[in-house]
Amino acid sequence: MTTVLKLGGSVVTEKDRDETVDGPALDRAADAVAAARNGAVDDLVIVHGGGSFGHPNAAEWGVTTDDGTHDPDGVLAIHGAMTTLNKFVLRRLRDAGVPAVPVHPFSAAHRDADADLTLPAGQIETLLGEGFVPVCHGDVVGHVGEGVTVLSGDEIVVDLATQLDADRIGVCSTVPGVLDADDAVIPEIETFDDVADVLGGSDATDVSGGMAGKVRELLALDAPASIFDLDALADFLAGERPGTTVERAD
Ligand SMILES: Nc1ncnc2c1ncn2[C@@H]1O[C@H](COP(=O)(O)OP(=O)(O)OP(=O)(O)O)[C@@H](O)[C@H]1O
Ligand SMILES: C=C(C)CCOP(=O)(O)O
Repeated sequence: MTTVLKLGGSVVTEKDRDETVDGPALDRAADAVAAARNGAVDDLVIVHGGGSFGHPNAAEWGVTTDDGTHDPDGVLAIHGAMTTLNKFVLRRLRDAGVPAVPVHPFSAAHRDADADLTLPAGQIETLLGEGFVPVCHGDVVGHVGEGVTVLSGDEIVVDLATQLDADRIGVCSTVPGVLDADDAVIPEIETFDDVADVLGGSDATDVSGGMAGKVRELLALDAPASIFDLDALADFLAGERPGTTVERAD
């Protein structure tokens, strides 16, 4: 059984303080992953977002998922921030005993002139088969006609989950699910229009669309995906569907 789990940048970092890891939250996430690897979860791919890493750099250089830069210093600033965060995430996972290894999308992925993404998954499949937990992250990628643009962790989740035919897809964020106008968790989302009125961006600098972008991405999946918070991560990894289930109505 293959699980693709996104650890939101807003969970593992302090989103309102530039380049600051949320150590206790990252430790909790790493411990939950380690416990699950000793139990129900075998093949696991982790993708993490940026939070206070990457997004501020991308905003500074005017780079989004659509608008790119040709300036190598901009590329290095954004990619560098994301690989720095990746090292922190890996360290905590390794400290918790998880066989985590890094995978950097910038080195392998690209977008064509229509912005369609090619993200090779052979490396990840091989690493999974060899017992590792690949840890991928939001990044910048070469983009025909744009230079480089941002590749969000949510896009990576959708692309990899499809290619790996993942059985379980989870997005761990700072909210217990997608919230309605009264801040109650919406248990199921089948179309974007159902929730367009309540979906906003992010509370912090976020170049990839916040919750609205997340739901839009997840609705592209054939399989159901769960959006939940850190309190529910262990439940998700144990096989439950906490928070909001996003599953497109066909
Ligand atoms: N209806 C909604 N329900 C829940 N959260 C919402 C809603 N509308 C907007 N949001 C915002 O979306 C945020 C989650 O999206 P965000 O992109 O920040 O998450 P993330 O994936 O954890 O972080 P990152 O993008 O840095 O990886 C919440 O913290 C909240 O501020
Ligand atoms: C800002 C960059 C480079 C990555 C964004 O990934 P996300 O936090 O998953 O949207």
